[in-house]
Order: sequence, then structure tokens, then C-alpha cells
Amino acid sequence: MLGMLRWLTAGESHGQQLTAILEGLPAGVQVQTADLDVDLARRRLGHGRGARMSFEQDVVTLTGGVRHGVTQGGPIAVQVGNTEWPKWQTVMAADPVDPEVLAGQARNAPLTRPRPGHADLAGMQKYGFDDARPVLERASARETAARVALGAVARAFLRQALGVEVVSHVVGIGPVTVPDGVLPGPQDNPRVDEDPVRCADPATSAVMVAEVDDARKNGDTLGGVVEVVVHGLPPGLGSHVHWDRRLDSRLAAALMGVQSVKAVEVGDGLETARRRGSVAHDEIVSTDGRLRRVTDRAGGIEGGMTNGEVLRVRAAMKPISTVPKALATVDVATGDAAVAINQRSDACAVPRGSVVMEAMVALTLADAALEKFGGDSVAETRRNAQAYLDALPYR
Ligand SMILES: Cc1cc2nc3c(=O)[nH]c(=O)nc-3n(C[C@H](O)[C@H](O)[C@H](O)COP(=O)(O)O)c2cc1C
Ligand SMILES: C=C(O[C@@H]1CC(C(=O)O)=C[C@@H](OP(=O)(O)O)[C@H]1O)C(=O)O
Repeated sequence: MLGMLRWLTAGESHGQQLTAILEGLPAGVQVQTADLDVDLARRRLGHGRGARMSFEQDVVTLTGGVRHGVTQGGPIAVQVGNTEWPKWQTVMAADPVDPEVLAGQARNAPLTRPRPGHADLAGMQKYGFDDARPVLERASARETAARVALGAVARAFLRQALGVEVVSHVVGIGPVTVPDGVLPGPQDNPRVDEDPVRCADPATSAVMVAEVDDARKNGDTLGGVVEVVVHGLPPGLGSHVHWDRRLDSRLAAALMGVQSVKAVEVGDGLETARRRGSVAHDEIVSTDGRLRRVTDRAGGIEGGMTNGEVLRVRAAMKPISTVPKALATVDVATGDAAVAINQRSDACAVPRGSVVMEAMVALTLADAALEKFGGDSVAETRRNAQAYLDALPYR
């Protein structure tokens, strides 16, 4: 794996807990359980969320790498307990269970009507299961709780090492989109969190809420687009010299790695392809001896590197595939036409998804920052970054 930071998650949606490890973070980062709780709580918000989001608690325990609220330089280990576990401990037990006991469990009934759009059918074929349960357990976006926990640690590092702030907002739900130019500032996450769909524009938010209500009333689901906005980045993270060192390529992979993401845009993205060059780029001016861009159409990345402007990346989520107005499928146990599995589910997960995207961006940027500045303590990273900025030509 390229880069300085490594992160891994394990665990199933209805298993005992999720486990996450972040390796490569310097010592001296101030972070505590409460910081992880903040982001995990944000991930549970949003109009359109499913029932599980309102009653489940994310029980977070930092089990490695942090002492008295400060990282120690070793791998950071986090557990996120599933409060659903007591209901599932037989069906999801790690060790063998008496078949008679298992047979009495309604929850253990094989799921044989795969949902179009979910991982069910391809996963059953690939791993040789005659039940979608083991596939959906790991495909489930429950796993994103583990990434958000690690993202909170990466966010603390970015803030303390570089003064960087990662925020996000929802820019589209179904066909409803925010007007151009809506951009949250570095301290705007709490304000955006208060909006029912994490939209930074109140007028658009109301239309989005109505759209979610209408979809739900009609047994349907929705996707949408989120934008992650990063303030305070220095120029020069990532590189133009090789494809896998490009920051845009790394951010795209990180965001595409989130369940349901089908497209990623950097800056004005697809819109840029429709423009002429004279109005597609960000002209450079010198004011008071400092260089800056007049616009930020590029979203803060040129040549695979940060250019010192505000970073903007967008991720498009497809509509939830557990559609109440159930879609046509085949019961793989009988070969007969059927309707797809339809259990409780989110109607629209886009507001929650935006918090997950923040975590993926924070982890990717923390990795790129460590690659550029190094440091075994956050103080060393900070010194290195400051020395680089002090010596920066064409500032
Ligand atoms: C935060 C979040 C919450 C989600 N909630 C649900 C859900 O409740 N029900 C569902 O069927 N899919 C949900 N999904 C989407 C599925 O996880 C996704 O459709 C599935 O993993 C297959 O997507 P893929 O084709 O992109 O891998 C959610 C996704 C995210 C990011
Ligand atoms: C549990 C979470 O999201 C889940 C993601 C998900 C899916 O298919 O991706 C399906 C649902 O799971 P369940 O059927 O158990 O309610 C969501 O609730 C979570 O985000 O914490």
C-alpha cells in the first residue's frame, strides 16, 4: 500500500462489534473517545435514515495507541460495539451453534431473494453461499461507523499539525440540487449538522426533505451527491510525477470505496468538461505579494497536487437498493421469479453518507500530509510543515 498511513476495518453489520486499526499516525495527537463519539453521532443523523439509526448506540472503545488522551505513535485500535448484538448473538456467533437451536431462530432463515443493486447475488456467486446473509453482513454500510471512528483521529491530526478543517454538505438529493456557490466555511459543520438533510442552503433543504418524504410515501428510495470541503491545506500534497501519487486519484479511490458511491468529481468535475478553456481554469493573480487563484473551479487540485486553494470533492451515491416497492428478482432456492428482500432500511442515506466521505477524505489527506512532512510526533510534523511554508517560493 502506498503512503504512510494504513487503515483496516473488520466486523459484520449484526456482529458483536466493528474493529478498526490506524497505523502510522505520529505521537502527540490529542484525541479522546468523546471526539470519536461526535463524528459517530453525526453519522447517525439525517432525514430519511432507517429505524436502526434512531435506536442503536455506537459504543466506542479506544483499545490501543492512545494514552490519557494523546496518541503514542503505535497503531490506534478502536472497537465500535453493535447494540443490536444481543438479538443476533446466536445467528452471528463465531463458534459453531447446535443446529437445533439455530433452526429455531427466525433470523437465521436463508435470504434467497437477492436485491438488485446490493452485493447479494454477485457475493453469493463469488463466495459460494446459498444465503445472502454472509454477503450483506459485510457489504452493509454499518462498516462505515468504523471508518468514521478512524476519520475522527485523522481529523484531529490534520487540525493539530496543519490547521486543516474538513467539512461537508449535501449538494443533491435525487433531482433536487443546491444553487451554485454554496460553500460551507471551516467552522460550519455544526450549523450544517443541524439541517435535517445536512444541506447548507435552507431553501433547498426544504425541497430535499419534501423529496425524501415523497419517495418514502411511495415505497421508494433516493440517492444524491455530497461535497467535502477542506480549508487550510498547503500547496504540494500529492504529486504529478506518478499516477498513484496523484492526490485526485487517491481521493477518488477513497470515496469510491464507500458503499453506494458511483461517481466522484474534483472541483467542478463534469461541468468543467462542458466549458471552454478560457472559463474552465482558475487564473492566477498576485495581490500584496501573494499568489492566489481568482476562482476555485479546480477544487484545489492541479496536476494531482493541492494548490493551496479550498479543496472540493464530490461523491454521488446511488439510491438505497433495499427498495420497499420491492424490485423483481429470482428466488435462487427455487429458480422462480420473486420480489427482492425488503427489510427495514434507510430511505435516503445521503446526509449520513456525507460524514463518511469526510472521514475518507481526512484519512487520505492525513496520509498525504505525512508523506510530505513526515514526523514521529505531531510537533515534528508541524515544524516540518512550517519550515516548508516559510521556504515556499512564489508564495
Ligand atoms: C451511510 C450509508 C447507509 C446505507 N444504508 C443502507 C440501507 O439502510 N439499506 C440498503 O439497502 N443500503 C444502504 N446503503 C447502501 C448499500 O450499502 C450499498 O447499496 C451496497 O453496499 C451496494 O453498493 P455498491 O454497489 O456501491 O457496493 C447505505 C450506504 C451508506 C454509505
Ligand atoms: C447499520 C447501519 O446501516 C445499515 C446499512 C445497511 C446497508 O445495507 O448498507 C442496511 C441497514 O442495516 P439494517 O438492515 O440492520 O438496519 C442500515 O441500518 C449503520 O450505518 O450503522
